[in-house]
Amino acid sequence: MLSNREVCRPKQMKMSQVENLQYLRGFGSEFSSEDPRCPGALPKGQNSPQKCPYGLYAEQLSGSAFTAPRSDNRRTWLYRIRPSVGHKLYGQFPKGNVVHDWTECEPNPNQMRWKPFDLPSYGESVDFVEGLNTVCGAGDPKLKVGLAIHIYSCNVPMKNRGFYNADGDFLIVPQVGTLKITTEFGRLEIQPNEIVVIQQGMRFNVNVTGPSRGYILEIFGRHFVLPDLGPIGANGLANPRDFLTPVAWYEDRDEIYEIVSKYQGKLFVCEQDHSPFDVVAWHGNYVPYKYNLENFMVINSVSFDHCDPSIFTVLSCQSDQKGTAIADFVIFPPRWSVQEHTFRPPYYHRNCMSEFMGLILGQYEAKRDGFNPGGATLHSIMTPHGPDVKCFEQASNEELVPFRVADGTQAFMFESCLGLAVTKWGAKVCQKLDPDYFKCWQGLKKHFKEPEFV
Ligand SMILES: O=C(O)Cc1cc(O)ccc1O
Ligand SMILES: [Fe+2]
Repeated sequence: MLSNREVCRPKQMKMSQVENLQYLRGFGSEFSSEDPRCPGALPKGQNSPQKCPYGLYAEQLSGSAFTAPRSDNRRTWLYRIRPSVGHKLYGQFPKGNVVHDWTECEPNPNQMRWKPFDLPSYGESVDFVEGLNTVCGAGDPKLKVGLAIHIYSCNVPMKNRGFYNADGDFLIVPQVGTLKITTEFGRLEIQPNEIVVIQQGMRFNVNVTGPSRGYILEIFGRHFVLPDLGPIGANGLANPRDFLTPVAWYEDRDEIYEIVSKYQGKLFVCEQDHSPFDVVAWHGNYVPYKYNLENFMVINSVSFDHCDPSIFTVLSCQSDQKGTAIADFVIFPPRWSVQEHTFRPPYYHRNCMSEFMGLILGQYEAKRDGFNPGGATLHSIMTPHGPDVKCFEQASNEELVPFRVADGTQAFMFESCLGLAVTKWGAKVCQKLDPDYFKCWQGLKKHFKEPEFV
């Protein structure tokens, strides 16, 4: 565990954008934080005093069963101006394209590639919640097994609106635009090439200053962990100290707020007469966090052959089957490529897992054409895929000198042991599915030569 007192400002942030936001460092740590305007707001030595300091209410947010083993137990105590329960009735939220009906379309095993998803059009005002669109998924939030992949596309702040997901955790991968996120735990700012995880039940508000787009991996009923490192040793890949959690920050605003909830795959909304971001102090190990992908310590082959992409796993949500993920978040970061006598790009592949890929920046090494930032691909279970013709011919003939691969680029993969079903939005409504994708493999030549004397 890391010190929960260490406060930092990440190196890549520009001062003009950050309003001096501070963060706590560590992954899975026990943190505590008080808004400096109210020193001593955290009760001393107990969670539920008869009267809390400053007349605050105590509220526990549980991210695991009370009885989960200590290593998996997640909860935070929030000390807030009013408890969350003071809201009106929920009704349906009529906007957005969030679904969890995986039977909307017939199964389709074809390789799929989406052109960059649309940003809101000129003159349209769409906030983060209204701009959520489900592309594919599997499982059921009621059973707490499964996942959904969404694209968000928005251009205005959420104003007096807070959102929480009762179904699971959101791993948000911005691709265009900075997200200024206010949560019950404090404020975070996330730029493209950073990710943020906001876990089940945590209320948040997203402020954007222009057209913004990104990908969301939602996992139902479980949480992300750092992958085990095995023989890599105690350090490497995503290091715990690079995960950043906000410090407590509150607003005391008696105004009408809408609370939007994703519950059993649908959006609901209710009103309350005050801001939900009224937590003055908190302590616990169930928190939102962000991570800069630049900090990933890349490990790979320095001799020969192509490592499986699991070597680039940032975060994993494990299933009950040993070593098998409901969802892995894997990146393809800039690195040196040095393998000798090796076909260096990704190999041709058929997988018992589903592979959904997105592109944050630049180009993907196995396909330089047609897979563009803000777009996506899906290679379903056992559907063949791999380098396109151009990539194969080039990599089979190039001189194998050390070179930087993927400089200025960042592709990623959501890999899942579940079979993913594409929604109507993903297949039709978004109008981005590229019917020509399969053609990138059509020109793969026969190079086979039989020996002349057999
Ligand atoms: O492009 C893909 O399909 C992802 C991928 C990358 C890689 O380096 C090896 C296997 C693999 O599936
Ligand atoms: Fe693959």
